[in-house]
Amino acid sequence: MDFLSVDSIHHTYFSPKTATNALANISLNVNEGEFISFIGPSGCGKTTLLSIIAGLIKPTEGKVLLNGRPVSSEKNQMGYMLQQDYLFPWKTIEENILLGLRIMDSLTEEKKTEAYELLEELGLKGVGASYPRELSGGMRQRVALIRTLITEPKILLLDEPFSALDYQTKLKLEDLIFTTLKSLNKTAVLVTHDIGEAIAMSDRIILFASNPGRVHRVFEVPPELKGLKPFTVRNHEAYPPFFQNIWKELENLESGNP
Ligand SMILES: Nc1ncnc2c1ncn2[C@@H]1O[C@H](COP(=O)(O)OP(=O)(O)OP(=O)(O)O)[C@@H](O)[C@H]1O
Repeated sequence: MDFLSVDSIHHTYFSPKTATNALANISLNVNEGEFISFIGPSGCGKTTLLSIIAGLIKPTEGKVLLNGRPVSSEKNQMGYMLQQDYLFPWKTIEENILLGLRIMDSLTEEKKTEAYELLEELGLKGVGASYPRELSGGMRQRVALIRTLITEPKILLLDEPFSALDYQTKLKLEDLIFTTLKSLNKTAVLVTHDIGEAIAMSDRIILFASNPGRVHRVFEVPPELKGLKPFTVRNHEAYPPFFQNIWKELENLESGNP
């Protein structure tokens, strides 16, 4: 049985005057521990599909199954990480990380210890009592990742989590997040506009076309690049030709060529 199964999804946004056909006939399967990325032109439905996978939007047609059962936004199956960290400025880093567990009434001493272990692993030792304003953007995104991981989601949904960061911080964070997710064997879906980032982090890349949003092509990342750290991938000889392949396909799409 597939771990995550997206089955014949169609989605239309209706407003009093218009109907936007955002997604048409999307089907894909994701294995446990796999990392996949969604890329494609602006407006091709990447975020809509991520929200449907999260169980936040009910699709007009089709279904999303996790281990054969419909996904639910309430059962804490999915962890979301977004472009902005959305940390509460009036709460300390520790309080921000543990808030979700507190709300779910599942905060334990073990979880608190785990939070501090994760802070240390991600290079944030000693910031538990600090406030978000005292941390850099890259540090806050690491806190956001810990806040997501601490609730033990089955799948991580990453919606352009690095796009607000400077280039150097983004490269460092890619490495750190990749290593952390792989060590936990987490399944992840990343939405990005950065082809390099998609190649560096994924096992598989789904290229979407727009109007309506649909799967245009699926690229399997070359085996020699898989499992390498993102920074190493970007410097590997197999990287440029693979990048070119995807780039050309994306350009064709945007210029309207088949
Ligand atoms: N809440 C909404 N109501 C109506 N239309 C929407 C809504 N959200 C998205 N859309 C439309 O659905 C289509 C897909 O949007 P979506 O944000 O999913 O695309 P995207 O690929 O994530 O875009 P981008 O790369 O620019 O972030 C677009 O035409 C968009 O205008």
